[in-house]
Amino acid sequence: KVYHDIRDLPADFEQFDFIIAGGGTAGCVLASRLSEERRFNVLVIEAGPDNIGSLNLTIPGWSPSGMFRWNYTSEPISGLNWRTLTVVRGHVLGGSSSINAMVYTRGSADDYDNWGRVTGDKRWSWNALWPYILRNERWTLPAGGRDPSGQYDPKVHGHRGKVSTSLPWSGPTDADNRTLRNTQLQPEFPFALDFNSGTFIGAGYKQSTIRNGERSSSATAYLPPPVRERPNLTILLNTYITRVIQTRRVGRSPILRTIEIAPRNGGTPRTIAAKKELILSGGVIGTAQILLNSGVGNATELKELGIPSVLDVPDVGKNLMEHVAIPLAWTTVPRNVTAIPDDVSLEMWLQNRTGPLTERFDHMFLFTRIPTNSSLLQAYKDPSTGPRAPHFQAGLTPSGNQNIGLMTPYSRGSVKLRSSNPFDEPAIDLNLLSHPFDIAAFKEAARIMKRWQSGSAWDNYITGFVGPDPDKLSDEDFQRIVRETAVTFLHPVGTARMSSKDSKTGVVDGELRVKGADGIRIVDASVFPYIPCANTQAPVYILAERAADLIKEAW
Ligand SMILES: Cc1cc2nc3c(=O)[nH]c(=O)nc-3n(C[C@H](O)[C@H](O)[C@H](O)COP(=O)(O)OP(=O)(O)OC[C@H]3O[C@@H](n4cnc5c(N)ncnc54)[C@H](O)[C@@H]3O)c2cc1C
Repeated sequence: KVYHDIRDLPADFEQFDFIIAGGGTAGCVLASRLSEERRFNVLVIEAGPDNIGSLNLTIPGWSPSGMFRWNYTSEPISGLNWRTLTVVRGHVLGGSSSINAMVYTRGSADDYDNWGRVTGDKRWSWNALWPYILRNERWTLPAGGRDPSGQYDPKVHGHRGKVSTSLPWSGPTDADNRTLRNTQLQPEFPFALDFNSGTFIGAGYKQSTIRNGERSSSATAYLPPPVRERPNLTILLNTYITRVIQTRRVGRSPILRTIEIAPRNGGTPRTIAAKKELILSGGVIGTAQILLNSGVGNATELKELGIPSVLDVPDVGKNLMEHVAIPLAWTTVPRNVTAIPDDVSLEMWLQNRTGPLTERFDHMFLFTRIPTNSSLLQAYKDPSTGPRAPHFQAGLTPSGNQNIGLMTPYSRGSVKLRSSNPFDEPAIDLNLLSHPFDIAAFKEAARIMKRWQSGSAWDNYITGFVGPDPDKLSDEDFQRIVRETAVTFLHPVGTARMSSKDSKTGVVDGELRVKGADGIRIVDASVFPYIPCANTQAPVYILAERAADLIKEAW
């Protein structure tokens, strides 16, 4: 059953085994998987509205905005010359998967093996996670049904899972064909048949969470109408989770299974207790904010705000990691490309789910590593999780301009509260480019892209490098331009990171239980101990699928 307003809830609304706080990417997976078990009664609570009925959330070429987004403003970022950035997150059922750019990359096998190392639990490694990697995915043909053979590896995909993935509707462009030729001519840049194989250094085709020309989100894939009709599943929308309330203690551990909720824009709160577990899935910002509002965090910092400490976990809200990117520009020969007009594009989409609106951005990406003999890797310990993990990701746009992102940043930011009012926007310090490695890495990035664009495959296409060019500019000027132009990939993670059971740092253990508390787990991107070297939604799906099994096994 779906409730759109907390005030419609019946008075006896108390009988849930599991309460999932946040109906986002991870939250919808859990709601769906846990309610597969008839013996569990499941409630999922989401601050935003329903995903059903909005073309904005369905057409891949459109960017959902307005009520579907949290638009936080970051703290001024010293590494970006004190600029602020908008930190966008999904505010709708399906969370960020309902509004994101749909790129589907799982990351490197080394990223997951590192989760296993950090937690001391090898079940988080790439090989052990393989069933969950496949379970979330349903590989499909591109919109329009063209043959994508040779552009992906069917062996590494799930074909019977939930979230649909596909290659773009349109066939290879001139730029795509040149990209392929470049991979044959330049040994430094091999062809990567499939970015989701765990080993994916090189150039290859982008995959997206799109099915038959429509966005496939956690909400559409895991909570379609038949699942919503399950008698043991309740979805509560437009409802804000203010805090978790401690009921009792078992020994020294507080029991944190009760939640306080209120209408989205404020009003009389009420509480609901889970019989078995409360699962926080509010995302990298929301989960940290809910914990801090509940008195779970750094006790000294909370005391300064007048919030009584329930559990002193200094790492809550710390360790925020984000991919940072800069634009690099080239000049190209003028090309005669006739774009399909907007009205025709919409008509194509409405008629038969084909056309440019079935896809977003570039067809191809380049993932690269800093050369091992680079002085940068002599000066700093390599921050990547292993040799299969790229340092950079670049979208290969036909315009010749490339946005290149650092996938292995050293810089760490934080989420803190501004006051004891749970409705106040938290202070998000992205703290990008605060570590000298990160800024120096962009010199390497620009040089790699210069080598890529200088391949003979780009003859009669690329005519010159506009910059910023680290080989022509002074150190100071190069850095200034990087700091003035850097943006993010909107992939923040890590504010409630996993660590081994006996480690004094971190927020959750390998079973995703909040350390030192009883009755509460966290399942979302906040628990990632390190940022994956790829886009972050696929890792969230993998995490949530495994978490669902962990929870089922526990009960
Ligand atoms: C604009 C954008 C583009 C992106 N593009 C890509 C991409 O192309 N590919 C990719 O892989 N990744 C992309 N990402 C990142 C990716 O989508 C996220 O990392 C991932 O979806 C996060 O999942 P999550 O479950 O941790 O959090 P979310 O999906 O954000 O879910 C958190 C949910 O909790 C709810 N919530 C939070 N606080 C409260 C509260 N107090 N009360 C009630 N509910 C609350 C939120 O409304 C939200 O629905 C993008 C993200 C954005 C925002």
